[in-house]
Amino acid sequence: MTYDDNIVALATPSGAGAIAVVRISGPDAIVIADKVIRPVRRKDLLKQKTHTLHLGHIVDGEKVIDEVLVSLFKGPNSYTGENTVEISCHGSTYIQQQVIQLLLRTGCRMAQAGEFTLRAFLNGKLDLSQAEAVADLIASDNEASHQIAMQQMRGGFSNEIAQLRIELLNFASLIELELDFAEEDVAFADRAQFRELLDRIERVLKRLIDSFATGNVIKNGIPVAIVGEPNVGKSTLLNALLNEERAIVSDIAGTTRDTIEDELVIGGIGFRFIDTAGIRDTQDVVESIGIRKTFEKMEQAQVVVYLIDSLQFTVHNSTVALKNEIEKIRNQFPLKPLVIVGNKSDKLSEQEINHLESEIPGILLLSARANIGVEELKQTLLSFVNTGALRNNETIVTNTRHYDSLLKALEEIQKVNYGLQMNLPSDLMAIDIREALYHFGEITGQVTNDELLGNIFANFCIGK
Ligand SMILES: Nc1nc2c(c(=O)[nH]1)N(C=O)[C@@H](CNc1ccc(C(=O)N[C@@H](CCC(=O)O)C(=O)O)cc1)CN2
Ligand SMILES: Nc1nc2c(ncn2[C@@H]2O[C@H](COP(=O)(O)OP(=O)(O)OP(=O)(O)O)[C@@H](O)[C@H]2O)c(=O)[nH]1
Repeated sequence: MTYDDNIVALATPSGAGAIAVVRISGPDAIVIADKVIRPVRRKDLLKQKTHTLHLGHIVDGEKVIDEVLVSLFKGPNSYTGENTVEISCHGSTYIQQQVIQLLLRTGCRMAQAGEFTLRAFLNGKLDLSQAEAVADLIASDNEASHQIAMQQMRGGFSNEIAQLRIELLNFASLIELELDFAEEDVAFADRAQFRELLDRIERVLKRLIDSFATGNVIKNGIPVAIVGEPNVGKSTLLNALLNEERAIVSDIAGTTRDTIEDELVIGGIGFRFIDTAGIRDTQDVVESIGIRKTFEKMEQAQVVVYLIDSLQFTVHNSTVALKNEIEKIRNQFPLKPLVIVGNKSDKLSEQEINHLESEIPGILLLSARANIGVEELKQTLLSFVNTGALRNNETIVTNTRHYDSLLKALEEIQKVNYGLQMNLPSDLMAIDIREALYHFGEITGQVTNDELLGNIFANFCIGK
């Protein structure tokens, strides 16, 4: 598929900067650049080789807009697969506008979000999952998400899927060939070999599907709710975790009215902390809204940190109410990891520490204000995440679309496998194999439609 129009967009972020890069792609990219660029040395841009860099002036009629560097890429040897020119100008917003306006008047139109990468995909420069990885790569802000996006962009995931697809396709052809000889009852496809392949595909699909739990965590971070009565030190703990004065700390009970979210990276994994209003019963309308929100946040969270003020549970105080409260949360969210944290341990005697640790087994005592034991809490949080796949450099699925296709492919493969064991007629199996192939193709983009592409690329930035 080739386009006949030429697109232009700013490739660097909007706003002033040292240098701004304006990118043109399309059949006439170099011709258009030639009309507005006066090279300093080699006069004819059209005659220059691909992947060369030229100093010149960009001119609007007689007016010189800027001194620029121009990079030439000749299709199909470019990112998009088309002729591409990049103009690096001085990063003033005025110059950026003038250059883009000029190019729009000289035969370009404004690129849509993700259109350069869409063209790269349609020109076969990368497959769909690689194109999606480009967006993930740009969005990556920690080691884990970067590693996964990079691996996927370089084709790790696609290769795995493409390989299985080819092997399955070979069998599909053999099975379909049998259909042509239905009368004669011949079998071209070796059933034992086919069985082996289906089992192997099933194992790979299951591994990829399982990896999504990790992938999702890496991509979106783990939401952690910090809950507790007013004044136990939620805001102070959040600040200690984030090492910054983000939430408001005060002596007045119930000052954390709204939820504040902030992210922290521990061991390459993002944790999103949700500081919530307390869960104390109250008549105060504003606070009761806060309490409802707290339960909602616990619902959304993957891990709940239940924070108490240890000073309220020293030797002479009863822990019955506290144990009930913990029980209540455990019953409400039976599957959610719950960490009981006793704050203000800096004011506890050894005896009080022992008392609390025996009363509330597993309690983690720390002092948010004195920053004692906060690191231990971080490690506890990390222990809830399975990062094995990441360490072993295995393919990790992070994309919901891929996950859905993998689930559907697995379902079809299991049908085929069942059919094979039940000795079902080849024509029935052939249908299920085609379905499985279809879902493999969805991932890499052999199977696609305009709506799907629209959805994917609309989430890219303009200029990518
Ligand atoms: N200035 C600039 N930096 C950039 C990009 C870009 O387009 N421009 N990229 C993207 O946005 C990324 C780099 N990706 C690229 C991928 C392929 C080609 C390219 O020219 N490919 C040709 C030639 C390969 C070769 O020299 O052998 C090809 O595939 O045929 C360029 C950039 C990140 N940095
Ligand atoms: N001794 C001691 N005091 C602490 C510690 N952590 C917090 N505090 C104090 O406890 C009080 C309440 O702290 P906050 O962080 O505002 O408590 P909160 O739970 O967010 O309170 P609300 O906003 O009212 O829900 C403040 O005076 C803190 O200085 C600690 O580790 N040791």
